[in-house]
Amino acid sequence: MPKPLNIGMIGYGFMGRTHSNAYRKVNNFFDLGHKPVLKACCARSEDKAKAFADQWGYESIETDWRKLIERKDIDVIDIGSPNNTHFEIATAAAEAGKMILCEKPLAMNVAEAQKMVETVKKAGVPNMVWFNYRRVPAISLAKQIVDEGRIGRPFHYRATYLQDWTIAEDVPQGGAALWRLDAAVAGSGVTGDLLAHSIDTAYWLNGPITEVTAATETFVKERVHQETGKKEAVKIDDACMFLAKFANGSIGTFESTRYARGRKNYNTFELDGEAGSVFFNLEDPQLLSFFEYRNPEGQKTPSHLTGWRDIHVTNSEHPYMDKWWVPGCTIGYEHTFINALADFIGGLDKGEPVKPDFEDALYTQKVCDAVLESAKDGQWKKIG
Ligand SMILES: NC(=O)C1=CN([C@@H]2O[C@H](COP(=O)(O)OP(=O)(O)OC[C@H]3O[C@@H](n4cnc5c(N)ncnc54)[C@H](OP(=O)(O)O)[C@@H]3O)[C@@H](O)[C@H]2O)C=CC1
Ligand SMILES: O=C1CO[C@H](CO)[C@@H](O)[C@@H]1O
Repeated sequence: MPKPLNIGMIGYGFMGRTHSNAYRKVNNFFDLGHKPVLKACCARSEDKAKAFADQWGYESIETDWRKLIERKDIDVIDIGSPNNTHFEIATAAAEAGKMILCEKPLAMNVAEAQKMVETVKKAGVPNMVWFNYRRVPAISLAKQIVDEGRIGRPFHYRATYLQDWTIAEDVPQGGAALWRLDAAVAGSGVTGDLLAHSIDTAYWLNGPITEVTAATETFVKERVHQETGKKEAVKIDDACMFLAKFANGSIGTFESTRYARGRKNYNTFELDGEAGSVFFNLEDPQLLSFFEYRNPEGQKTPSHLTGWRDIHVTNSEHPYMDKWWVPGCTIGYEHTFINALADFIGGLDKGEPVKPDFEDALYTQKVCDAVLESAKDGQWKKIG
């Protein structure tokens, strides 16, 4: 019989839904020693929190996250609220001895992220950051292919993360969902919102970045702010491109924008090495493209058989897939959160830490801050 794991979910928005869905389903598919119990959902709007709690089966609501943290019947604080709330909530939760699942980006800046890492370490509380794309089976398979030595010496890493939802000049800033355009709430634009994912994936697959040089652009300079009703300067980056040098000697390009007409959640990467290459596009999440030039035993693929192959990542031998449907049947976006939660609970069962944790997310924050610093003067910045 799994032990109860009492969840206090902060936020009923996009991530409130994906996480709640994961809590409800994870034990149906994974054999785990703990089972989430939806104890409380918390947000400032009482009506919306109540409606959300009724829809998803939370036992109670709170309208102040401090009260949620004080509660003795809560084991895990799940932070699914905007970026400017993560620091205060996470440090208070750690000091109260709660486990923490925090959304990305970990913090508004490195100073906050550093303090968050120190606080969870001192408190010794299990923690994880929802960089859910690591749990796309095709991306996990890319990691396996790298670890098996099928890429060989890496030369190039190429990441793009493109969307198009802020092109219209009359999209306001501030308020529900549009807080992403308000620097005071989001911290940064595409760098923290989208490239944080790309950096985390790159870190996992290709190791640490040592130096970056970047350019950013804000295409629409002023937008009406929903809270003041006035036009205010837009202080986030609408687009960001950076060059990176990796510790393993490879070089990388990263590009992100919310102005790529037609692109909705175009999150891609390619890693090119001496022995092979891999390519992934989140808009075709069940496919991993792999080119093999030489296998890890040193044998060259016969030239008449070389070519990019699209691996349909749905076999039970593929990462996570034995937990889902029969071979050939796909899974999608929501499952990445369920897979991530299963990893977290699996770690808890074994008493082992699970990645990516606050420390990994601090590293990503360091890259994001260095990128934004470099965009100011165009100079290369070392990752400290
Ligand atoms: N891993 C991933 O792929 C994704 C991660 N994210 C991250 O998740 C976080 C949330 O994003 P998203 O779900 O899209 O945001 P939404 O705007 O959809 O939802 C935010 C929620 O937070 C609540 N909230 C805001 N301020 C507070 C507060 N002070 N105390 C308690 N609740 C609060 C809001 O309710 P109310 O206003 O009533 O308080 C709302 O329910 C962000 O950090 C974002 O970067 C987002 C999308 C995907
Ligand atoms: O993965 C993601 C998809 O896009 C969202 C923005 O629209 C991001 O906030 C998020 O992290």
